[in-house]
Amino acid sequence: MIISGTQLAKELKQDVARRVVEAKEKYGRAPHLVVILVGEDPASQSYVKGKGKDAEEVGFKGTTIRRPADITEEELLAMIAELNADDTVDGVLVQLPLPKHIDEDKVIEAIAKEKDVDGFHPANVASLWQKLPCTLPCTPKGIIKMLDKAGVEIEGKKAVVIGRSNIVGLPVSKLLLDRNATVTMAHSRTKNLAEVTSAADILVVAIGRPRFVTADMVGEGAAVIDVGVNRDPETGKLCGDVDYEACKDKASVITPVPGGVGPMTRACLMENTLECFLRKMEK
Ligand SMILES: Nc1nc2c(c(=O)[nH]1)N[C@@H](CN(C=O)c1ccc(C(=O)N[C@@H](CCC(=O)O)C(=O)O)cc1)CN2
Repeated sequence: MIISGTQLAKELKQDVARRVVEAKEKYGRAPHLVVILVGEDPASQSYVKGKGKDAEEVGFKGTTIRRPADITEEELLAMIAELNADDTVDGVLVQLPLPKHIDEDKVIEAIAKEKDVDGFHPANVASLWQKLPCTLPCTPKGIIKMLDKAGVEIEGKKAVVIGRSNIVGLPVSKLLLDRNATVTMAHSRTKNLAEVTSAADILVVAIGRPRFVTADMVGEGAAVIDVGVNRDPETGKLCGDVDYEACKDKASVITPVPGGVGPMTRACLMENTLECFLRKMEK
C-alpha cells in the first residue's frame, strides 16, 4: 500500500481550515504566520512559496519576509526580536539552511519558544525529551500521523531510523520510543547496515542520499517511510532516499517521493501554527 502524503495532507489542512473558522469567530482574527527567507536558494524559495500557499488555503494571515544572503546575523536577530514582540504575530519560521556566516542555532534560539512553529527551539526540544507539552517538529509529527493513518501498529515493533539529524532522525526516534517501539538509530557509520535495517518492522530513512536504501535492506512486510528529497544525479528528477521501485513490493506500506512525507511536513506546520495561536489566546 502506498501512503499518500498528498491525500493525508489535504485532509489535515481541511481540518485546520475548519478549526480556523471557529477560532476566528471566537477570537476575532486568524492566526498569523511569518516566514523568513534569507538568500535565493531555489529549493528554499519553492518551500517558502508552498508555506505561503498553505497558509492562505487554511485561512491564516501569511507574511513572507525575504532578505538577501548578505544580511548580517545582527540584522536577522533584530528582525526576530521585533516579531517576538509583535502581539499580532503567532508563528515565526526561519527557512533553513541559512548562509554560512549566520549561526543557525543562535537564530533558532532567538525565536520566542511560544512562536516556534518548527519545534526547533531548545525549550521545545527539551520538552519533547521530557515528555512535556510542546510544539513537535513538523516532519516527525507528520511521520507518526502517516503510520497511524495507514494502520501501522507501532507498539512493541522494531523501528530502525537511518539518520540522526536534530530535525528528523532524533525527534522521530523519540516519538517512536514514546509509542513503545524498540528503536535502533542507524547512521553512516553503522556496521552491517543492511542486516540492521532488514530486521525492522518500521524503517524511517532520513539520510539525504538518493536511493540509498535498496531492496536487500528492507524486510518482507516492513513499513517504509522515506524522508529524502533528492535530485537524481543522472536524470535530475526528484527522488527519495529509498529505491522505491525496488522496495515497493517488499514493503507492506511505503511513502512515495514526491507526494509522501513532504506534503505532510507542510500540513503539520499549519497545525502547529494554529496550536501556537490557540495556546496564546486560551491563556
Ligand atoms: N525552517 C525549516 N526549514 C527546513 C525544514 C523545516 O521543517 N523547517 N525542512 C526542510 C524543507 N521543507 C520545509 O521547510 C520541506 C521540504 C520538502 C517538502 C515537500 O513537500 N517536498 C515535496 C517535493 C518538493 C519539490 O517538488 O521540490 C514532496 O516530497 O512531495 C516540504 C517541505 C529543510 N528546511
